[in-house]
Amino acid sequence: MPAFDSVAVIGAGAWGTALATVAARAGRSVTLCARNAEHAARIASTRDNPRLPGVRIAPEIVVTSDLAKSSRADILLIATPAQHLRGAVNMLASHLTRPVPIVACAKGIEHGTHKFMTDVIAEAAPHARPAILSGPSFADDVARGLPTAVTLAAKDEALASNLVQALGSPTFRPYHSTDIRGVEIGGAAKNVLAIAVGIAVGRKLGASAQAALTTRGFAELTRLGRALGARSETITGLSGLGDLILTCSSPQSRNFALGLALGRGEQPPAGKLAEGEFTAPVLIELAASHNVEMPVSEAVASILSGRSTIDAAISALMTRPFKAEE
Ligand SMILES: NC(=O)C1=CN([C@@H]2O[C@H](COP(=O)(O)OP(=O)(O)OC[C@H]3O[C@@H](n4cnc5c(N)ncnc54)[C@H](OP(=O)(O)O)[C@@H]3O)[C@@H](O)[C@H]2O)C=CC1
Ligand SMILES: O=C(CO)COP(=O)(O)O
Repeated sequence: MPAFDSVAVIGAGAWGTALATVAARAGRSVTLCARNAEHAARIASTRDNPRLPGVRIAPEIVVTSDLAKSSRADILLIATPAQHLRGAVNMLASHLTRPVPIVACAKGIEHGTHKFMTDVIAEAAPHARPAILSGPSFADDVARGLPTAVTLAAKDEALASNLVQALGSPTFRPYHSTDIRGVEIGGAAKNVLAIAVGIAVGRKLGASAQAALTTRGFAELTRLGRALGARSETITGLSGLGDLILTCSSPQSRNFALGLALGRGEQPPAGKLAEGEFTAPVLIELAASHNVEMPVSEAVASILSGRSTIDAAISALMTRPFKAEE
């Protein structure tokens, strides 16, 4: 296995900036690559990224918009939104000359194709070695060096383990796995479920409803995971249950905050990426194609598309036929 000395993060948003900080703390030589040259120059000179305010970007992190130069790193982390991941990897692919690990750090499912992030990487950069990093980790917490644990999966266990060694530090603890699909399902689904729980909290339905919705959300995430071959320890692990708990319990989550605003009848926060909004329609299409029932996710998709009001969706969920708990 080659030494992983250098890391490039593609996508200089909140998560890309936090991950650049993580890699620098782990002792790697780090490049943060923004798609826009002006943004890169501004971040490089101010050492501050408006997408992650209040976090000082260490001087040793090189900030650039030079994709060719960034592509020479030993590990590439892709931290764009999920629907932009293919575009970013397409642009990278022409610069790649080695089977470099490309780690998807986005949480979502591609529209149209129903593909998860590592499948998109495998298609767009066939010689790369796809991996996925996911788990309960707010960019702000991670960048500030608060203790965080995530899952990092690759098909090859040795690769997953080496990536963990390269990125882990006393404040950022990745666990390695080979269950790529299990990790991807948890990260994608929890964002949709967090919108549901945010709506319930915004509607003041009470702490009991919050717990019930989170638990039934976990039940449908588990059903989808089983249908797609995820391992149960992944679903109950950091990237599944762990991230669901985080995102369904904190207004710091942009997905939860979107739901909160909808539940209160307020305007959603402007300019904040809530991946669940984009994942909801494709998640329910994917679930339907595998005959998996995901009523909470369906309710979110119906509310977001205007097909249902919040009150009608709540009533529909509560008046489903009684059934055994599974
Ligand atoms: N924020 C968080 O706490 C966490 C986020 N994630 C996941 O990370 C992903 C990104 O989220 P986050 O960083 O928060 O989002 P942000 O909105 O903060 O940033 C997204 C960034 O991606 C950039 N971008 C978009 N398209 C491309 C492209 N084709 N090439 C290069 N860069 C591109 C944008 O550039 P520009 O500025 O030019 O628009 C922007 O800087 C999401 O899937 C999210 O679920 C995962 C864990 C934690
Ligand atoms: O994925 C995250 C935490 O693990 C970030 O959650 P939000 O995108 O909802 O802010």
